[in-house]
Amino acid sequence: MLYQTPSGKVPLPTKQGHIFFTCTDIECCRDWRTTEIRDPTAEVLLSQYPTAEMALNGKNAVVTGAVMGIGKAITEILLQNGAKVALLDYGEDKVFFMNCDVESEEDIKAGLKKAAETFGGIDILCNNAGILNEGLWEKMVSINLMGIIKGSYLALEHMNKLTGGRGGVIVNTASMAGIGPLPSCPVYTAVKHGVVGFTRAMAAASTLSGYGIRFNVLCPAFVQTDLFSNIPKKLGRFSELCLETQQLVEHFGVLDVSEVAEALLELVTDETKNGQVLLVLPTDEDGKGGNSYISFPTYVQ
Ligand SMILES: NC(=O)C1=CN([C@@H]2O[C@H](COP(=O)(O)OP(=O)(O)OC[C@H]3O[C@@H](n4cnc5c(N)ncnc54)[C@H](O)[C@@H]3O)[C@@H](O)[C@H]2O)C=CC1
Ligand SMILES: CCCCCC(=O)CC\C=C/C=C/C=C/[C@@H](O)[C@@H](O)CCCC(=O)O
Repeated sequence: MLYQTPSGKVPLPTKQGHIFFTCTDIECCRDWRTTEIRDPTAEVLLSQYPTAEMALNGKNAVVTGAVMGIGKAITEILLQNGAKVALLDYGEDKVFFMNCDVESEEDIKAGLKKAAETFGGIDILCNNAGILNEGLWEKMVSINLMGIIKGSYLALEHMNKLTGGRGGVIVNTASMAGIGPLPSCPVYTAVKHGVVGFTRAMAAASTLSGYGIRFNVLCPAFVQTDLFSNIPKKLGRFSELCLETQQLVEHFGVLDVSEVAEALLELVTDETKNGQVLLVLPTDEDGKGGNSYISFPTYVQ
């Protein structure tokens, strides 16, 4: 199957008989299982990329933290590229499809089971749910790191080729703070470094053992979402570093969620990518920044 993304690797679908599931408003996903939508956005995509199958046709995905922010954009791009998506999230008025707190193994297990039963298997998992709150740092460790570990381990039960699964890809959302320190957020930095390390180790374990699952990690810089609001309140004892944080924001700029979703699509669709750490940065007027794969030192030949 051929595909490309908007920045050079985008689906090249045949026009005939092709249905795009789009979700510009999360509410439109409510009936995604029964509703086939052909909308103007999809037609624009079609006219831009007119000649092949959709990259994710026949693929089943699960996204945590899917209701808003980056998770919502990830959900949209997976739907737009032909996948079916189970949205796992929590919180009053924000629950769609499956109520799931990623701190709870039971919730994740039930969400994955329902997704696997409904779709007939799972091919893609996006462990994306996360919070920023240095004042509630234990909760941040529990959601942002332990939630990703729990989600990955429980998904293995459905996806691991060694135990009857058909393989697939798991993409974890870390952060640029998983590559370098964000001084106002030491615990957030620690857990995001943990997500990067965990993902790389799982990629190696999968290769060595033959799970047939690729593991990759997204590391966006600042992104315009609810998490990236009311920052002083979220810094806890480090609130005095608010100005320095603002300077970093001005230095790097702020991404739109769609830019992060496009990067996610690359990690999902490019089957050569395993154990990859993709830094997503805004591109400035001089063309500096943009996406880049991070190299780490290797000590074992
Ligand atoms: N916004 C930013 O600047 C950046 C965010 N990130 C990461 O991206 C991920 C998504 O963040 P945003 O979209 O910005 O945040 P957001 O606050 O807009 O959305 C987070 C979503 O996760 C859900 N969630 C939170 N805790 C949960 C739990 N225990 N169980 C299930 N769902 C839960 C929320 O209900 C919400 O729908 C997080 O892991 C975050 O650390 C990474 C880099 C930059
Ligand atoms: C405070 C808002 C956090 C928003 C959530 C994020 O995940 C955003 C992370 C974005 C950027 C992280 C940048 C980290 C940069 C450092 O590695 C380094 O480049 C800055 C060093 C600071 C210094 O020495 O001046």
